[in-house]
Amino acid sequence: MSFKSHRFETSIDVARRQQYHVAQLAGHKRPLTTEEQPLQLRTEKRGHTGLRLKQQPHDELHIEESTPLESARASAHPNRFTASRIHPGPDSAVSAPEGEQPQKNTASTSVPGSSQNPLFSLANSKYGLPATLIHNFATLGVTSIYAWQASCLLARGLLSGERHLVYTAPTGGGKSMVADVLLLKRIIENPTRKAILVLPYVALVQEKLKWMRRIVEGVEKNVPPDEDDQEESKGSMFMRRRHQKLQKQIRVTGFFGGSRTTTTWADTDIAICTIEKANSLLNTAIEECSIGELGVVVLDELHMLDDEHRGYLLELMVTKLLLLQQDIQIVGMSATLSNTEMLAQWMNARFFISTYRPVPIDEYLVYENAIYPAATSRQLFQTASKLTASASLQDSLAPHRNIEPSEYKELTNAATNAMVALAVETASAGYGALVFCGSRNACQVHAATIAEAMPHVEDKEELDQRLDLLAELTSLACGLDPVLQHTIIKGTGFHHAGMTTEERELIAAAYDSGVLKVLIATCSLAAGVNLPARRVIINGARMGRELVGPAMFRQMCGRAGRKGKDDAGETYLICIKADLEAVCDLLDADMPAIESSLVPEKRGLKRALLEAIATGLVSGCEAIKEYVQCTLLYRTLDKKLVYNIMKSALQELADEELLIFEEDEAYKATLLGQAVVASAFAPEDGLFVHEELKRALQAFVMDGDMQVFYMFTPLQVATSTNIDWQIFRNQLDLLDESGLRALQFVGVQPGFVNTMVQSGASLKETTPEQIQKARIYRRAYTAFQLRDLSNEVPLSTIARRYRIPRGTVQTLAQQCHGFAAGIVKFCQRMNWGMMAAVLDHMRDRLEAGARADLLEMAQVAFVKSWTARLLRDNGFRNLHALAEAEPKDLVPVLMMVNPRKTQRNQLYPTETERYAAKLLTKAETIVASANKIWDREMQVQIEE
Ligand SMILES: Nc1ncnc2c1ncn2[C@@H]1O[C@H](COP(=O)(O)OP(=O)(O)OP(=O)(O)O)[C@@H](O)[C@H]1O
Repeated sequence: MSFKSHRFETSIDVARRQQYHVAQLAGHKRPLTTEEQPLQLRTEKRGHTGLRLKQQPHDELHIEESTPLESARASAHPNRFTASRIHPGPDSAVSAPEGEQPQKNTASTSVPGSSQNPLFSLANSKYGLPATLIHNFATLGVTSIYAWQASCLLARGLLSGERHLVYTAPTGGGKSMVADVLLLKRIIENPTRKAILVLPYVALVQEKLKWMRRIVEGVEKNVPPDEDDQEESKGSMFMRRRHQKLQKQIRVTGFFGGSRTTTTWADTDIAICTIEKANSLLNTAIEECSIGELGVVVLDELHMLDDEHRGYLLELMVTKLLLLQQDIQIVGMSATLSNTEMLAQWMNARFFISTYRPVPIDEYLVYENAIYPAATSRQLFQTASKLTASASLQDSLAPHRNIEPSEYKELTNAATNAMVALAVETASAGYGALVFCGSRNACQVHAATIAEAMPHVEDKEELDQRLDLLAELTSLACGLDPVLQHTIIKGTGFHHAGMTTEERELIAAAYDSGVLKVLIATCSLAAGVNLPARRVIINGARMGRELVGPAMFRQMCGRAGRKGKDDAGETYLICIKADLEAVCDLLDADMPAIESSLVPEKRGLKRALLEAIATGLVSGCEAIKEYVQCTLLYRTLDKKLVYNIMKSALQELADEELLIFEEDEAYKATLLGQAVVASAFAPEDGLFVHEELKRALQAFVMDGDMQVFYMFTPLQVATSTNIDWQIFRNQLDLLDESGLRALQFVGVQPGFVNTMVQSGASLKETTPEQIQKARIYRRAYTAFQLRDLSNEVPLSTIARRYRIPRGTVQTLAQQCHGFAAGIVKFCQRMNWGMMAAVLDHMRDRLEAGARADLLEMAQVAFVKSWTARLLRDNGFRNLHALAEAEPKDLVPVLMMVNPRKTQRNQLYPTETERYAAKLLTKAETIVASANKIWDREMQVQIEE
């Protein structure tokens, strides 16, 4: 890793001397506000965004109308302290590592245009792209392509789809663009073929979905003209044309956990999926023999191959594709690959390595209130370790800049002082800063600290936007976080996995649009969300207690300076004394080589074999061997060893009765094996679920719901649940007889829970029996939360009740649907029809997120769980009441569904009218739909 470039003036300094006029985007210039420009509060008329947030007893927040600036006055109390100043160091004294001269970052921000080289134009006939697509790329800022993108695309066999591709380029280097072109070209030119684009996180899938839909707008697939056209009458010609137009459209669908899409593989051209969904799609396509429709698979973030939990799924996908030897192009990319060539050999792909950075990045190390170019870190460490007690480091190695030590006790810690000073400096210059820290708690604490020193905002519009954000956060089901309540108004937010998806989305969008200037996040943001910053500040480079690895570190740094959003970037790694050596190693570290996840420790090969056999991909011993030869494991380990691993995995699967060995030297999946694969469970999870369901079949506690909640509690969520035994005991005490019976039936012993409370011990998980027992208790404990969710207990109440982050409750809420669907599918495949029917009914209830009496109402058009609840609370208690209702009587209730919108519209009479008319039409549809369902139900009753 080289850190050749270091300037002696930061881009923020440069910015201070310049004036830009660009849109307000994260990383873009925003109006300059400094400490010297105090917020001038003026009295304003009541505005629509004026909401005063008032803390009520029991953590409930009350919203009162007030003027925005009044609210700001209330929230934007004077800062408790000011950020320390940062002074330039004696530049000339900054020495570079031996053999290297300090130099300006020479990576050019200007893209060589197509006038310089016609191959840099996407319109060049070599790319064969339709004009609409080229136009769409241009509207999104891509008018010409980078030299590396052109060379990569033009490598033989890629544009024609004959060769696979594996490539790497730095974060923000324009990788996606290459894959997008290859994917789109294949879909456009082969109108019957489909594409799968795989991304590791739901947020990335959603973002890509938006991007892809914009890129394909108006772009048509090359569907050949229908010859019968001429012979058709005019009327049917119109229909046919319409049909053809529809056929030419490129349909993009997102497939991810928690998505409510009803779209199937058949009605999509480009499926943008999480890893799990992509693997299921592929399995179904293989099983249903529709794999021939697949034309291209793009694997973004290919380094996920060695992810501990999900890497094997990626490997499995590639392995299946390689074995199939169909005409399916595989494109894999990542910013953090070191063994690209080996991966390319495995995939029989072309490979490409680019180091091009479209936006220059300056990297610094911050140590004891001084800032050094990252390139001098080793020298810094050597000097610091030789230092005598009386000598000062800064006398021996002059820093690039100095941060004044702070007189405030909150900032006596040099790392905190540096973080605040750097973040405030960025915001004051009108840019966005991303601060990474090691834990969720640290995010909140640091956000509060930085907010105390943030520059006051003078711009009324900006203040209004922050108040709007506060109001939106307040209107969420989980309520407004007390820390955010104080930090948002100061343009500071935080983002971590303990928050709900809605909170994170609002905060991320506010940062992206410049409403928030500083965002403090855990490392998960670096990988999961595409948020750029002018300045990235890494406070400690730790994830929990562990120092982050080089891949994660690069991901964090990669957020600095993104093309299209920024023209420069800076990273500051703040380091404490104890970490200096490790941090130097981190700065110098190479990316780790990607390894197979099918190694025995990760048990991936077992699943790989079961899936391949159950989906009918392979069965005979030779074919199985051939399949194994397509794995990365086979590429990286001794061949003999791999065959031994294969044999023992097959034996285990046979012992567990997931496979049977048939006389003709072939393996076949048992009914159980097929059920496990169809429900997308890992073999171990499938076996566990099977045991539990088998017992439930013998005696199902039907006079209550607790057993079903237990069954629907996702194993993955339960595994990471920490039990608070006192809470467990309280919940057991509150259960009715049926609930207690259900839990005792699955193996929960109240006596054991009591012992755990009294002893204060934690669960032992060494022997298989202990692991099994822990699994049951964790699952039962999580089942209480699922029950509460299903009974409409607010998310924040559940979080408080079980002392867990609200984000964790939401993860449970999101994952239970997929898991429940898996359980139902499992029962169906096992031919346990009755059990499947009972569970399926309860699944509907989970889906509705409401109690059984609301389910009926939720079938009505426009009536989702929240609306159903509001309708019920306002007198429309059931389907019949809705069917009988006067539409105009529903309008006030519908207004309550979105109070903010209603409130806003009230300011403008014409808007109010239009909105009311819209809601009346909606109400009419609701009543008509309720009538239809009611009639149908009556008909069924009469027939019965
Ligand atoms: N040739 C180009 N000209 C102008 N902008 C480009 C070009 N190629 C890509 N970009 C823009 O640069 C930004 C980053 O590109 P992209 O997302 O493709 O990078 P990446 O390498 O995939 O990043 P990451 O590693 O974060 O996934 C995007 O806004 C994209 O539109």
